[in-house]
Amino acid sequence: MLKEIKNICCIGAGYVGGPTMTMIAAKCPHINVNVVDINDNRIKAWNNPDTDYIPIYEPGLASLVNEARGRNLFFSTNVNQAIQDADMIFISVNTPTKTYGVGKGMAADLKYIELCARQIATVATSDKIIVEKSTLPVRTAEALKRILDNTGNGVHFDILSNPEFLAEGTAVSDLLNPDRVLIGGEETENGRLAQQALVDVYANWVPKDRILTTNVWSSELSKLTANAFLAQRVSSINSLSELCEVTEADVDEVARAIGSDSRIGSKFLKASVGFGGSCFQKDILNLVYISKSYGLNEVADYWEQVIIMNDYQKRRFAKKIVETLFNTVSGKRIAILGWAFKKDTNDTRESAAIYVADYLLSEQAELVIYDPKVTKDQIFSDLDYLGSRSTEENRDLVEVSNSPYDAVENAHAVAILTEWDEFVTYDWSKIYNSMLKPAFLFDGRRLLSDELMREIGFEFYKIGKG
Ligand SMILES: NC(=O)c1ccc[n+]([C@@H]2O[C@H](COP(=O)([O-])OP(=O)(O)OC[C@H]3O[C@@H](n4cnc5c(N)ncnc54)[C@H](O)[C@@H]3O)[C@@H](O)[C@H]2O)c1
Ligand SMILES: O=c1ccn([C@@H]2O[C@H](COP(=O)(O)OP(=O)(O)O[C@H]3O[C@H](CO)[C@@H](O)[C@H](O)[C@H]3O)[C@@H](O)[C@H]2O)c(=O)[nH]1
Repeated sequence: MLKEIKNICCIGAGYVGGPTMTMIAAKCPHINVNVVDINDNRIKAWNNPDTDYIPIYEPGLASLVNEARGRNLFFSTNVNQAIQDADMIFISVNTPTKTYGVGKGMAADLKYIELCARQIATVATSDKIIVEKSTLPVRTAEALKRILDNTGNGVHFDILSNPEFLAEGTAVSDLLNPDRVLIGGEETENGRLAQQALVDVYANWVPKDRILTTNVWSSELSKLTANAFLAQRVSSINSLSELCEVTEADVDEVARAIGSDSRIGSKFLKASVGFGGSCFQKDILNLVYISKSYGLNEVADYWEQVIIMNDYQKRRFAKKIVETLFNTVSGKRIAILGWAFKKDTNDTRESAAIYVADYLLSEQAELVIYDPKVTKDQIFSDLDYLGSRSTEENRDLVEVSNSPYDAVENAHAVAILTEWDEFVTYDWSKIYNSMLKPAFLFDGRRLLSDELMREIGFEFYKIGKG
């Protein structure tokens, strides 16, 4: 019998769990939504009465949280209670690349997922629909099912795969108006009923023709494939950016010309200092690892090249700075504008800025960093995490500034690493005047006009233009 969902629990209050559950609560006032996490500080921040301080910066999110929180949206650390009360449980915990053991540096680390499954198996006393929201290797649902079905307490679990396609910085609009919602289910009577129950939740605001249903394995694999295709476009255009620089072509002009072909399309062709974020690299590595584990070495090599190109692009940009500054940046002050992996987010995971900064620090540069939304603690923690030098050395060589104008003062060079809109509006003549001369400006995001910057007096380099 089709079950009407009244209580949802989401395990994991991060960049996906937080915004996704807020949207479900906002659009389904008849459903109670409990978002739970083991991270007490994160939950405290979600419950902060002042929604300016919720843990995730995402345009439009604070007002949605204000609308639903305390009505039918709750954040708590009481995982067991939320599991017990729920008809449907979303698992939205992190699935980072493994940093140890077999598959180190490539396979997805599924320990958090397995812990959730074991906790659900222990605590649940009534039938549940379990929804994989985290991005997972194809066939993970099989492992989840084995853990859940071995409790011996007679509880029935249906497992669905419902990967999330939101991009950070546009999470609210992506959730409000998704291109598609994908729901994979088992091809059994129970599986179809569970799938329909989740379709009915999304149908509260998503048109039915945008809700796709597939089998579980197609759904799991589609998520990895979507990210691999998107990242491949960025690496493809970035590979061409270098060719543009040596041939006097302009990569934006090339992108526009090819993007006008409706078979190619115009999105995701912006050349940059390299893609970052918590998803692309991790998910492609995961795809590479799965392919290798099935013995499909050519398939694995094909996708790995997307990552190799991306690492090269970050290194190439940093090297360009050193070469242009007369082959040494030792003791030179370089201002970095932007630390987040893209604009409109405070997320810095795998941000290109971290790797460019690390390269410059290894060349003994002194860095001053400014980002409108990233905290000083986060910046130091990102640099410390790399382990390239001691925490003391990082603090000696790096300063974090609250003002872009202070950051650039007496700098030999400025490098733009995130495409924040506010960077375009700065008084670039004032910046030029406060820098050492010659004043070098490196635009890793193609934000600024070459003519204008050269007119002001900058020695200007922009990715993808000779
Ligand atoms: N960030 C994105 O834009 C995005 C988009 C689509 C899909 N995804 C996928 O969604 C998943 C979550 O990503 P995220 O960015 O939200 O991660 P995140 O690190 O921001 O959040 C995960 C949260 O899960 C919590 N957690 C871990 N184990 C737990 C447990 N056993 N019980 C309770 N809480 C636990 C952590 O404390 C953390 O707060 C990943 O699989 C990711 O690949 C992310
Ligand atoms: O033309 C482009 C587009 C993107 N990027 C960079 O690529 C990275 C990723 O950007 P984006 O995809 O917009 O952000 P994410 O939040 O990482 O979202 C991706 O990863 C999510 C997690 O799986 C998926 O849900 C989304 O659909 C997918 O777009 C960022 O560093 C961007 O600056 C470029 O350099 N050029």
